[in-house]
Amino acid sequence: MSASDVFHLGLTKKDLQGATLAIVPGDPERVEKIARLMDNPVHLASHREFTSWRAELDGKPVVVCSTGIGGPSTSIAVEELAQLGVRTFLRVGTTGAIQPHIPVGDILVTTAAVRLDGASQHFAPLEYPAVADFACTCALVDAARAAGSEPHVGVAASSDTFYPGQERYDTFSGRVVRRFQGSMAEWQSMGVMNYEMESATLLTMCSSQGLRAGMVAGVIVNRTQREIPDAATMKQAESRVVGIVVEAARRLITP
Ligand SMILES: O=P(O)(O)O[C@H]1O[C@H](CO)[C@@H](O)[C@H]1O
Ligand SMILES: O=c1cc[nH]c(=O)[nH]1
Repeated sequence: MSASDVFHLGLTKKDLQGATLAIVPGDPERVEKIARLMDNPVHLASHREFTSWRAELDGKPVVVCSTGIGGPSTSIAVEELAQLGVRTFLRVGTTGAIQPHIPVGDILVTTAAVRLDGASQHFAPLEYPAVADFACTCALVDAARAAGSEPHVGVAASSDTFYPGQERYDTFSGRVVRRFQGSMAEWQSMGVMNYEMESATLLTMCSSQGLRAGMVAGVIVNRTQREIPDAATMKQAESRVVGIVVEAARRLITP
């Protein structure tokens, strides 16, 4: 294994070639697809859930690094990328909509997250909001519009768990602890758009430490209609949202 400047990612400062913006999907398999939408894509490292590529936009370096699922691994990826000089993070994910009017395939831009995670509390107390950076949010909205998708812009519920925290009863136990019983209806009544699993940690740790972060997601399932997404629709939603995050990155690094 080659020498690394950080504990987990297997990356050096030199690998990043001065990149200050990172695109951070959850899924390691999404990393190469994103890097290949840019110029000169290069694989840098793959360790555990963290796969990293570097590429260029308008001649400027951008790093793409997966976070894995959930807050704890996201906090590691973001911390180590920040140690290597990254200051702007764009998360691109898949998500489950909870509002009946949001169809599968639509694009969501997250302005803030309900903090149903644990990791964000290691960075700031619960009173502190998990809020996205305004410039990142504007770039994501503009990029979605430029791609012909009018995004839904608003609040996500960001949960440590995929099953109980997102009030799923289709588990082997069929049980959800009292804390989360009825929680989906409550979030719906407050206009929360969707469930995902990393934005609470990402937005809290970035906002509270002087880093910029934004979040865009493709809807792969609508929880008011069904629980299991269709594979073809999932692929379509993913390919649409990765194009949008790359265009947003271009807008953020080119003055
Ligand atoms: O598609 P990604 O980026 O992994 O995002 C979503 O998908 C995973 C759950 O299936 C969670 O990580 C959730 O946030
Ligand atoms: O319902 C969903 C779909 C994707 N990711 C989530 O976290 N929840």
